[in-house]
Amino acid sequence: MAPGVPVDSFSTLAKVNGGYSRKVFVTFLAGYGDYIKGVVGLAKGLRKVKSAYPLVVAILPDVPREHREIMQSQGCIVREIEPIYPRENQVQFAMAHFVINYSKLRIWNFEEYNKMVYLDADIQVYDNIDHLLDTPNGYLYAVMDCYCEKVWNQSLQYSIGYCQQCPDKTLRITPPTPFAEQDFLNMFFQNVYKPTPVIYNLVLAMLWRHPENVDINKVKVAHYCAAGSKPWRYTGKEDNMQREDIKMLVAKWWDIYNDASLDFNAENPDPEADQTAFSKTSIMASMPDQPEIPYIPAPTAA
Ligand SMILES: O=c1ccn([C@@H]2O[C@H](COP(=O)(O)OP(=O)(O)O)[C@@H](O)[C@H]2O)c(=O)[nH]1
Ligand SMILES: OC[C@H]1O[C@H](O[C@@H]2[C@@H](O)[C@H](O)[C@@H](O)[C@H](O)[C@@H]2O)[C@H](O)[C@@H](O)[C@H]1O
Ligand SMILES: [Mn+2]
Repeated sequence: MAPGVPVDSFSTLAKVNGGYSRKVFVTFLAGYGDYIKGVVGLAKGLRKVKSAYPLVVAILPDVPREHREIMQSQGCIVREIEPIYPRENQVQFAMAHFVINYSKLRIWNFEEYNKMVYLDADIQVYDNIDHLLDTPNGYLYAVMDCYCEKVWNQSLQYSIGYCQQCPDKTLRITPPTPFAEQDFLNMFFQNVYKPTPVIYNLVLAMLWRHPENVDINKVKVAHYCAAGSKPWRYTGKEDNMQREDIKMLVAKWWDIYNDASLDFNAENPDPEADQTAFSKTSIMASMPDQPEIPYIPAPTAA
């Protein structure tokens, strides 16, 4: 997504499994709370599915040193970014913490990478998604959202029952919603946006809001953003926590987080991962046609 990379910038490129990667996964971390667990879980999840590409963590200055060290010891590339603050009093966000999400836009400054897949820290990967880094250039790919949960109730879309998952209901205009940088991205990239299937970012409320659109066995990326689904906040007592699907997915997340065999080991990198990295860079570079990523035609309102 970043513009062309000068050839002499190779010294700053991510070193991965003995090669250099200009393709990376990126996540975001702010503060000193439990989201560090999310980043560690994600780093381990990417290792479990044998991803060939590194995980870069864009961090705000308030992330403490111990957390930076934990991420580095898990093989992450830690990059501090400058916060972006929206202008005061512009909009009331659906959740107060959304305000920090504007800082994610700094990842467009990571010009040493020529393609990035952004994943929230509350995301887990259950299948290899490296092919998302082989999509044709010039587009912004993202999964369409679901607007049905209570957190959307201040938006005009919610008031008329519009959701991106219901293609039969259409909008003539898309007013800004209280979803911070997501609104900005929707507007800024509207002409180059290509929606990808929900298996690449299953917001968990989809399980009860649009079950007909979800085949849980095909899901590659689960996004623990529904109320009651954050694994590190799970008490079993709040909304949705007694749902069997949420219990199962939270348990699956902890299995990965607690699996010591998935810890990064700099002295002993996984030989299989090594091979994948090399074959990927050499084979992909010489392929005339990019493998096709299934994507769905853009809706009238993205
Ligand atoms: O205290 C916080 C809150 C949020 N985040 C980051 O901001 C993202 C968006 O927040 P969250 O995932 O909680 O929002 P949701 O997807 O649940 O709306 C998280 O995934 C993290 O990457 C963070 O690092 N620390
Ligand atoms: O700042 C805006 C935020 O927007 C998104 O939030 C989710 C979440 O709020 C759910 O509760 C909703 O139901 C869902 O639709 C919505 O997409 C991103 O996951 C988050 O990282 C951040 O960008
Ligand atoms: Mn999230």
